Amino acid sequence: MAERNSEPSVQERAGRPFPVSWDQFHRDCRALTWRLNEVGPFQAVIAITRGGLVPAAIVARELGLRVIDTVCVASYDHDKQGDLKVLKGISEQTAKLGGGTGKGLLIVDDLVDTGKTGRLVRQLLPDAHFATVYAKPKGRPLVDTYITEVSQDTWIYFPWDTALSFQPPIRDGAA
Ligand SMILES: O=P(O)(O)OC[C@H]1O[C@H](OP(=O)(O)OP(=O)(O)O)[C@H](O)[C@@H]1O
Ligand SMILES: O=c1[nH]c(=O)c2nc[nH]c2[nH]1
Ligand SMILES: [Mg+2]
Repeated sequence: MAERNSEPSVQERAGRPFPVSWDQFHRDCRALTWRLNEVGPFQAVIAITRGGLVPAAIVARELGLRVIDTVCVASYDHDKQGDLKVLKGISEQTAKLGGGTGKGLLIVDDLVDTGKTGRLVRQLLPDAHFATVYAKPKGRPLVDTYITEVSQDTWIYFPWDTALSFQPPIRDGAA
């Protein structure tokens, strides 16, 4: 849509790049699990797709959990935020584990930004524990446990969305 293309994207508004390597992400997920280990036990992990799948796998491994479900949502088309769509909810079996309200369930996502996604999932499972690896200020109040806060004008580049590339020297104007 031409109208949408003329507006600055969320990423363009978020001026500061924050690239995260696989190593860093793994370390941050392990740090998150240390905190979650104090809060549990949990019956199951629910990943908010797609970004939550990677931290959910790491957290589930560290907590010894083997029941993993998904809430499939879509809101950003790359870096443009559109209407939030729930493409799939949790299974009946997982819902039963959480007594219908999500008690004892652990929801995992890679980050909260505006909090739109988190708010929706919290409405579906109000008693679940919601954990993210990164949090921006607008979304932070929705999260029960997170590891690193970044400013609202930061754009996080996850390792599954990026590849190594040449960077000009800082002296020549690199960010
Ligand atoms: O707090 P919000 O402003 O809602 O933004 C956070 C959400 O945005 C990203 O997902 P996205 O919708 O881009 O889908 P993806 O996980 O499939 O990349 C991210 O993984 C979070 O789920
Ligand atoms: O890769 C991403 N980085 C971000 O900072 C972000 N915020 C919302 N959605 C996002 N996706
Ligand atoms: Mg996501």
